[in-house]
Amino acid sequence: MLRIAVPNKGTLSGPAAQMLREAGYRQRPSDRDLVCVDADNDVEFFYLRPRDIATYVGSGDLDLGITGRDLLIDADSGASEILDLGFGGATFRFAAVPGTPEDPQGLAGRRIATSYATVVRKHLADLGVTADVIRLDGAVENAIRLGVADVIADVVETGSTLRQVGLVTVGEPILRSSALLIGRSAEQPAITQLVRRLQGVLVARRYVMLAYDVPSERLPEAVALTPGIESPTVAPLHREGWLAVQAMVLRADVHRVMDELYDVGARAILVTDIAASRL
Ligand SMILES: Nc1ncnc2c1ncn2[C@@H]1O[C@H](COP(=O)(O)OP(=O)(O)OP(=O)(O)O)[C@@H](O)[C@H]1O
Ligand SMILES: O=P(O)(O)OC[C@H]1O[C@H](OP(=O)(O)OP(=O)(O)O)[C@H](O)[C@@H]1O
Ligand SMILES: [Mg+2]
Repeated sequence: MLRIAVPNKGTLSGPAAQMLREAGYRQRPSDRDLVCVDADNDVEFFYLRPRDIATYVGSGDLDLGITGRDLLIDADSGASEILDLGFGGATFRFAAVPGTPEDPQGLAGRRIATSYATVVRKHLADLGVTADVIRLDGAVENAIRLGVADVIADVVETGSTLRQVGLVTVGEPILRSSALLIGRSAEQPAITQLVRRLQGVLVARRYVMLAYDVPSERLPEAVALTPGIESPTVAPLHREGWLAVQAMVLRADVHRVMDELYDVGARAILVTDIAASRL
């Protein structure tokens, strides 16, 4: 039975469970449950703090886990990225009071507060900068006002927490994080199947199915707008001189593509969601 770690709380928890449900797995009925067995799929889910997930997976006590790239790097546990799950996007960056130098060398000798001490130490080592890293559990934005640190390094998504406390980002992001499926190897057939299911959800989220009718002589222009993934399906309509076309289109592009199809003479242009997929 595959044993998989899923965040029990925090930003990644809801979207991770939702994605697993869409991939056909049973998830815990109550968010207080710590374990959920999916006997039909031969998988057992363990709900853990996202910060601990890479540790369990790195040690081999669990086969796979869902956690953030920043937390994976911070754990330095030997687990590695198998698949980017496309949610939980955030940057990890330095912040300080306005006017702090943007140049990384300006960090030398400073006190830097963070909950991600390993990420920050590795980054400073890469920059060749020596600074004092102070590890705090959370709410690190307060550390500057309270005189504990000169700079912080933390997760920034919308930036509203920084604005609230009057801090600004310093320099380029240290890293860009998102939720990942992590493991030690992706070789096992059971893992390959789970990865394929999750990839199926990613495709179903990114694409829609577009269907339309088009006069036969305009087919080349229409197909150029909707090349699909392999190639579009083209079928004759009962009405002479018209064809029906079906193709997958990026959700983000679909309204522009529909406008352009209309301009080349396509009609009855219909969009449907894809619930699941295997490409
Ligand atoms: N806006 C955000 N705030 C915090 N973490 C975020 C955000 N967006 C994405 N993440 C990611 O979520 C993970 C942090 O998980 P964590 O358990 O700390 O969640 P949390 O929302 O901060 O919950 P809590 O602080 O209550 O523990 C990191 O991988 C981080 O990059
Ligand atoms: O850029 P924003 O959209 O404001 O999001 C980033 C903030 O959210 C997280 O805090 P969280 O609520 O998780 O508290 P924590 O610092 O205790 O983890 C993170 O640590 C930042 O403080
Ligand atoms: Mg947090």
